[in-house]
Amino acid sequence: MIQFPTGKQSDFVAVGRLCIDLNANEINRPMEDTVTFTKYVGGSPANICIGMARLGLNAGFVGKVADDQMGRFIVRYLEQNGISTSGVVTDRTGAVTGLAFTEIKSPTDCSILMYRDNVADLLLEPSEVNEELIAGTRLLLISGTALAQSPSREAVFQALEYARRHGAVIAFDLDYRPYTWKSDEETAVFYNLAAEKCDIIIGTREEFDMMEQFGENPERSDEITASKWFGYKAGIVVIKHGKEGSIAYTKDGNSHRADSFQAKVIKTFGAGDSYAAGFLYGLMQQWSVSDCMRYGSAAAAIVVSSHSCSDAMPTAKQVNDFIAQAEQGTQA
Ligand SMILES: Nc1ncnc2c1ncn2[C@@H]1O[C@H](COP(=O)(O)OP(=O)(O)O)[C@@H](O)[C@H]1O
Ligand SMILES: O=C(O)C[C@@H](O)[C@H](O)C(=O)COP(=O)(O)O
Repeated sequence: MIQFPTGKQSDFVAVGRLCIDLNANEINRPMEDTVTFTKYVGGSPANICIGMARLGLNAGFVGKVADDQMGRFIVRYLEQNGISTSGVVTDRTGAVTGLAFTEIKSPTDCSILMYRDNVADLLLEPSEVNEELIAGTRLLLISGTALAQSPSREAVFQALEYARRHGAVIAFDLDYRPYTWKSDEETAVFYNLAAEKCDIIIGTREEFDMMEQFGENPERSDEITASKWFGYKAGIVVIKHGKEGSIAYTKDGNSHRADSFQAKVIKTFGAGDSYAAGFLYGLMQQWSVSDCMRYGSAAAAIVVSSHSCSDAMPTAKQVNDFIAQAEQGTQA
């Protein structure tokens, strides 16, 4: 199992993008016919951080926001959720906040239209990464999209170095979004370089495929994927398969499968972020890997049944109640 350091003042710090989700109000129709949206804080690492805070952990964020109303909305929302924003800096170059418009055509057919030109989150400089915050935390989360461009790419490697120096456990949510990357080869190279430095790696089968495009795993075997990382620093590799569930491999040679829960799905996005929050929370409680996966799967089922990602992140009571109801077959 992963051993988390003790005696730190915070549990969790995420580094990466703080953005806005604009989720279609008129669901079950294409974007062309959608005219109103609800605004939420978004960005995968932001969602995970909010999820961790909701579950009761002491959390903080390292990132950069635009010097505009959206940036201030994001910082205020983090603070309202008890998340430390001492590591969130404000851009002064006129960069903007990344937007994700979500299209909910049906509960199984969802897509995201991202507006990410000149976004503030990718302008985080290595010198702006708050070492004190990372030194004081038990778990650092990085997210792949922040590797897409300089200087954010170097800032992530700086954060990884601070985590190594101060003994924080490092989790990597692959969070691959093609929009900001220039070439497949560049993407794979930087993902692999970062993954070598991480203790916990979480991604979908498709995300791992992207990292393995140089032909090392033509059969797309989850076991081959995981075993590669045990030769570096990883102790746990989780491969997610959407509604089909997930599989986790541990360095001791074991593997664990988790089914997804039945859910009244509104939209599919947000599943991965809530799963990551629930899973990582469980690891920090020293639960068994199977229990952590179950908790992550339950958190995901709650979020896919809700309109938002960040705002729907469940509390521990909500997850526990959901699991209890699922076990009794009385799920709402
Ligand atoms: N339709 C669904 N119903 C219930 N749970 C789901 C559904 N889709 C995903 N999940 C849960 O969320 C987890 C992560 O979902 P996945 O789609 O693989 O990640 P991502 O959102 O990163 O693509 C799954 O392992 C599963 O537990
Ligand atoms: O990550 C983004 O910028 C958009 C997210 O806020 C969005 O809601 C989403 O796509 C969630 O991702 P998932 O959990 O991997 O499905």
